[in-house]
Amino acid sequence: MPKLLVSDPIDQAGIDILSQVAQVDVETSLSQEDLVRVIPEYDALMIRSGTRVTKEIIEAATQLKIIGRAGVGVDNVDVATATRKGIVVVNSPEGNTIAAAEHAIAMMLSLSRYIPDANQSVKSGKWNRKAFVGTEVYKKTLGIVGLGKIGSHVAAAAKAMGMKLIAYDPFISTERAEQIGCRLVDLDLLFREADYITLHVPKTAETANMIDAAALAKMKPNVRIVNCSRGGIIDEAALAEALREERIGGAALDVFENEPLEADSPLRSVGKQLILTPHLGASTAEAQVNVAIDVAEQIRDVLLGLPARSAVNIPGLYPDALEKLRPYLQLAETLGNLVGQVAGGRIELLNVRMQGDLANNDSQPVVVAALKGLLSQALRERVNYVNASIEAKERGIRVIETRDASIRDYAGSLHLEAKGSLGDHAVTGALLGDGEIRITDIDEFPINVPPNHYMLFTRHRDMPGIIGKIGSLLGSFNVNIASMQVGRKIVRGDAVMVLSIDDPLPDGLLDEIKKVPGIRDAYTVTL
Ligand SMILES: NC(=O)c1ccc[n+]([C@@H]2O[C@H](COP(=O)([O-])OP(=O)(O)OC[C@H]3O[C@@H](n4cnc5c(N)ncnc54)[C@H](O)[C@@H]3O)[C@@H](O)[C@H]2O)c1
Ligand SMILES: O=C(O)CC[C@@H](O)C(=O)O
Repeated sequence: MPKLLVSDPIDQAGIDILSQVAQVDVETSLSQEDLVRVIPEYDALMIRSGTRVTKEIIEAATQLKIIGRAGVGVDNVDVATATRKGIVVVNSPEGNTIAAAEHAIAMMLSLSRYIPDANQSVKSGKWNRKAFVGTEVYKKTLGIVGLGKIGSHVAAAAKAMGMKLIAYDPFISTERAEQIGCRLVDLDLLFREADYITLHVPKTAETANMIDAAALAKMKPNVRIVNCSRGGIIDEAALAEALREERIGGAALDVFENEPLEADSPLRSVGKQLILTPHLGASTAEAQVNVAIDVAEQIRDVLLGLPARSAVNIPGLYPDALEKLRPYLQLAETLGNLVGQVAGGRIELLNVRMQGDLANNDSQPVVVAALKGLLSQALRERVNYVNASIEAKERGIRVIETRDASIRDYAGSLHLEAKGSLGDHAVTGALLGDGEIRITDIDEFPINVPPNHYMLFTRHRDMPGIIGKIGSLLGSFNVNIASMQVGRKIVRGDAVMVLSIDDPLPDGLLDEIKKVPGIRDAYTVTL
């Protein structure tokens, strides 16, 4: 019988499912060292947010086939290392949506009616009705940042309470927002107009510190902010200061930059109008049963040799088909991610052209992998091989598939063209003999570069000195260049430059690059 380790508290409903196919060991107080020591015995690992599944743990695993995260976020799992080792990582993207949305609403109402402070006051023997005159949410403006699963449910509940809804989500179409009853606005306007702000975004480079001192300064003096999404989206020190100086009306936080919240966090000393809960968004009996069953069923299926329905890193194909397509899926996902970032903004159309030998394969998994890559900036771990097509459709992204077996620059190559709100862009990539990925074309400019974690692309005039200027500028900001390549169609015409860099660009450097004479555009990409 295969062996399964459950290293965080999981609802019994999940354990019951797994006990039918595996020997289940529940050990919820293992240290990192303990996990490295015991993991070679196990075929499957089931966790919540408490266990950090590090590279060291995954590399120590010798027979691990699946890691199941009973919840949405897989930010506590080194997914890249798991993928490299062929270990499936599954999650439960929707099992706790309602729980998290209801927690956000509860936080908003608790702030409005001073419920935690009033409760404390009565329990301390007082009867002070004057101190707790609240405000109604009826007819107030709620600004929703992130209009995905949870944001949409919050919108429905808030609408029913008579709130006016505005939302900021650069990856959602106006039509979709209207269906939900929200007016899409830019972030600046949302900050200025909202009486309540609720955050429902993943933590990404764009959302980290989205609410900082400058953002807080734009808000109404009585604004109330709720964060039940991820820590690090609000600058905690700036928020504590704004609350202490009574520059905003209140805040309610369920998630923190570091969890558990540090003993000396500035938030702990804010007395009034700050409600803190210890990451309870998903902590309802119903959500815990949902995520436990959802993930347990997937672990059971994988242990029985069947595909998983919500794999974050590997699609639900039978092993033979998967083995054949796996390198192309990686190519499609990388190119989808790349073209999504190069195009930026909202994508309206994705054209997927399979070329050479790839044109003779089943196109569906390749298209899905490209969409998964395309949506990964917006949805992070929420997008998987199962929901990518549905998510794309809901976001108004049309997909066109074409095949051209006659294009044979490489054995098999893939061309993706994205038409978006900020312009049209195209990338092509191929697999080398050893399965390594090459980006071979960007916006019709021929290049030949492997994808890198951090990349910088420029569109510029092909003229002497420009490469040197960019090199020196990066050097002066201590950014190390791993490789650099230029592609052009005609001498002294338009050109592209692709740099693989070891570090992300520090603040302000991209603007400096754009100011270099001859540079027409520049953008960074994180793959
Ligand atoms: N507190 C908890 O216990 C708890 C429970 C469940 C989920 N969560 C967290 O809640 C968040 C939302 O979850 P979800 O299931 O609704 O995810 P989702 O993927 O359905 O929605 C996220 C939305 O954010 C949008 N988005 C991405 N980048 C953005 C940006 N820069 N600006 C504005 N919008 C952006 C996306 O387009 C998407 O519509 C996630 O961070 C998730 O991890 C927390
Ligand atoms: O309670 C948990 O397991 C975390 C819930 C939530 O943050 C998630 O990512 O699903």
